[in-house]
Parts: sequence; C-alpha cells; structure tokens
Amino acid sequence: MAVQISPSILSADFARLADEAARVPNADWLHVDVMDNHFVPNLTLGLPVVEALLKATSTPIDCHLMIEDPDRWAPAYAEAGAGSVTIHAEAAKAPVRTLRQIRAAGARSGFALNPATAVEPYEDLLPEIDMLLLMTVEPGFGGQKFLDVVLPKIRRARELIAKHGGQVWLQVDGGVAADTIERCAEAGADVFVAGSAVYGAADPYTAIEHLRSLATT
Ligand SMILES: O=C(CO)[C@@H](O)[C@H](O)COP(=O)(O)O
Ligand SMILES: [Fe+2]
Repeated sequence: MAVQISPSILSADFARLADEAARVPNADWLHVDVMDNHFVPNLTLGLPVVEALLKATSTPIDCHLMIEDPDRWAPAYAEAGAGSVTIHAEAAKAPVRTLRQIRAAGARSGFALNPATAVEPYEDLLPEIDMLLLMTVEPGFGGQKFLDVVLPKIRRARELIAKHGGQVWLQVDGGVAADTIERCAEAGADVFVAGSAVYGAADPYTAIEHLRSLATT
C-alpha cells in the first residue's frame, strides 16, 4: 500500500484548528488525539470539536481515542463522520462489538497497542480491524522521544497481518520524524502519524512531503 501521512493536530494551534487543517492539504488524514485525563494524564478535545472540524475540512479524520470508555464513545465518532476511529486494547472491554459498531457506522476500525502491550494476544482480532496502531511513545503527549524498543513489534505485527491476508493498515504514532520514519517503514509500517515533525516545522506541507519520501522505499 502507498505510504500515508497523518499529521497530528495535537501539535497544532487549538485556537485555529480550521486554519491548521488547511495548511496540510497534502495530508492523507488528520490525526485527532482524543484524551480524557483518565486513560492518559492529559485532556484535549472531544466529539463537539471533532464535529466542528469535520465541517471545516475535507481531509478525512483519523480519531485516536485515548479514553477510559471507548466502547461507550467510539460509535459516536464514527456516526459523526470520522473516517477512522481507533480504540485502545488496554481500555476496551468489548473490542469485537465496538470494532464492528465502528465499521457498521461507515468508518474504518482501528485498534491501538501501547508500547508494552504485545500484539500476539490480538491476532484473532485482526479480521475485525482495518488499522492496527502501534504506539511508539507512551500515549498522552506530543513531542516525546521515539521508542526503538517497539521496532521488533512492528515487524511481528507486519508478519501477522501478512498471515491474515495483508489488508490491515499498520500505523505508528509517537516520535515519528525525519530521523525515525525510515526505521518504521523498513519494519513494515505504512501509515505514519507525525505531530511535532509536521506542525513544529516552518512549512508543514513540505515536512509532510519530506516524511513521505523518506518512508517510500
Ligand atoms: O497519540 C499521540 C500521543 O499520545 C500522538 O498522536 C502525538 O500527538 C504524536 O506527536 P509527536 O510524537 O509526533 O510529536
Ligand atoms: Fe495519536
């Protein structure tokens, strides 16, 4: 699959989100980090802001739910029109049902694993998943250092995905930048979230194209 870049608006100016979305017309997705100050020690935004953003941009929205009760909330993000909704393995109590509800509402179903969460226990869930997200930092904040320790898990996830037909997208999130993206791509990732590497750059458009070229082998 072609490389996809999903800039995280966590590193954008929250007072000007529509303008910040317009600065990255070459993005494949806009990555929206929903944090509830319970699942992670940070608080960002929720459904009303996602609904407003959906009206303000034609770029598909990739919602990463870092919340305590994703089973309760994920379907609402899909019904609102998010193109992709990702729930965390460590938080979901009924992942199969929730992933199916996301798909039934017309969105791609995403399933995320923290750095210390192994992928093997979730192999049987792959048929329910459109995108597997491997966190390459501890979730909660932008601008953290990429965790190289996750690279073998990216390779293992790519093997398991291939074994199940190869349809599942493999996203990496956290510390993805010009000096780390090639390692992720080489290990098998194909969707790259980048917050500070895009919105921290003088020219976010060019930063995306640079990341895309580095990840394209
Ligand atoms: O989900 C998260 C953090 O929990 C990410 O999406 C960050 O927003 C990525 O930011 P950078 O590490 O790229 O600055
Ligand atoms: Fe994220």
